[in-house]
Amino acid sequence: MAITKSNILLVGGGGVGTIGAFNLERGGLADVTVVLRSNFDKVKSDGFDIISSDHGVVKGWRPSRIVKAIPNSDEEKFDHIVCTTKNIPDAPPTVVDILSPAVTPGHTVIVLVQNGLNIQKPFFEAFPNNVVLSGVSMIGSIELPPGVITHRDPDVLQIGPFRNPNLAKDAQDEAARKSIEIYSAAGKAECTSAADVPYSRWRKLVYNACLNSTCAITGMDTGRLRVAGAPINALVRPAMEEIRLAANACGVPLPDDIADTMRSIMEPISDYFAPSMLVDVRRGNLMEYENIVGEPLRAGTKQGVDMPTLRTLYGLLQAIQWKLKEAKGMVEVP
Ligand SMILES: NC(=O)C1=CN([C@@H]2O[C@H](COP(=O)(O)OP(=O)(O)OC[C@H]3O[C@@H](n4cnc5c(N)ncnc54)[C@H](OP(=O)(O)O)[C@@H]3O)[C@@H](O)[C@H]2O)C=CC1
Ligand SMILES: CC(C)(CO)C(=O)C(=O)O
Repeated sequence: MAITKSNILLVGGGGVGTIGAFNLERGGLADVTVVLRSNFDKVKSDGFDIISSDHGVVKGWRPSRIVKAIPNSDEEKFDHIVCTTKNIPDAPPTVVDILSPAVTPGHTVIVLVQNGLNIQKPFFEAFPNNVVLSGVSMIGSIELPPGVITHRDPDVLQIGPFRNPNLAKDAQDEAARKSIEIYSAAGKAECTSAADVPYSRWRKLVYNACLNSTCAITGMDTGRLRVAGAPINALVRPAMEEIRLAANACGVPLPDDIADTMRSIMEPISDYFAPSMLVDVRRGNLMEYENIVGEPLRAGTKQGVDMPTLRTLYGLLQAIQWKLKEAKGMVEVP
């Protein structure tokens, strides 16, 4: 029987997106179009070089179709759009602005494989009748230099619906099930269902809000923070506890020992590891600090949780982001 493939648009061919595109194509259940930006010319001429803990060494891989600009839904109908760009709402165009032209209202399933909290909200406003799925990834994958992807940690991806009250629960669950099936087809990734998306997102923030920010601010990788000791005790641990309390106050109970659990999950696979926000600062790129730190801070504070460590980290990140914007000519000094 002929297989009906899903037509997928994947936007953002960096660390996470390139492994995602490779895995999707290998699974054989999807036709994938990849939208590239700064690495378009390099990949068009030489393909991607991939060194992957799941897929091995692959030289000169070219996705079957790459494009430079977001296609228009009038010309092509996409079943899924998988977004693996960084999500930086404080520097337009926003993710919803970027993806909108390719979304067919009421049809396209939007899959946000990005860190952070509340990233679905602008999509619910713009596309109230489209299913929006959450992808929480534990992959450790980086593009350096352009077109060269080093993927170290197993591709563990949890997919589940951001619950949209406008849509039938079954339709949202079915979209998630289908996405998991397509992503699992290559037999390489560990792609599972995240029935409780707020839980999976807050749980991951215990790591990202605290370690990504402390690494980005200090310029130190996770191993160096551990060897130094003080930054873990004075910043990371208290910040993790504040995230736990904020999650609890927002109706997402995390176990008392969640900080130890997350550190023990991450440490063996991420010894001297630069989390994505540190990678961005080192490259002079903007950081995703609003969704990773600002949103949980605002949500916890609104519920009356005292979050002094997170507030200080957030203030420092605001300053660093401003400096990064100045270097890009996005803000001016009077
Ligand atoms: N890296 C990791 O191991 C993990 C990352 N994550 C999350 O996954 C998401 C992706 O991260 P990561 O892969 O590291 O990010 P990268 O910076 O490696 O890749 C993002 C890619 O998106 C491209 N992009 C940005 N805007 C556009 C646009 N308008 N059109 C086309 N392409 C665009 C960038 O192009 P350009 O080079 O031009 O900027 C870049 O190639 C983030 O939310 C991150 O927090 C989650 C778990 C692990
Ligand atoms: C730590 C990691 C790689 C999760 O796997 C991540 O989410 C990040 O670097 O932002």
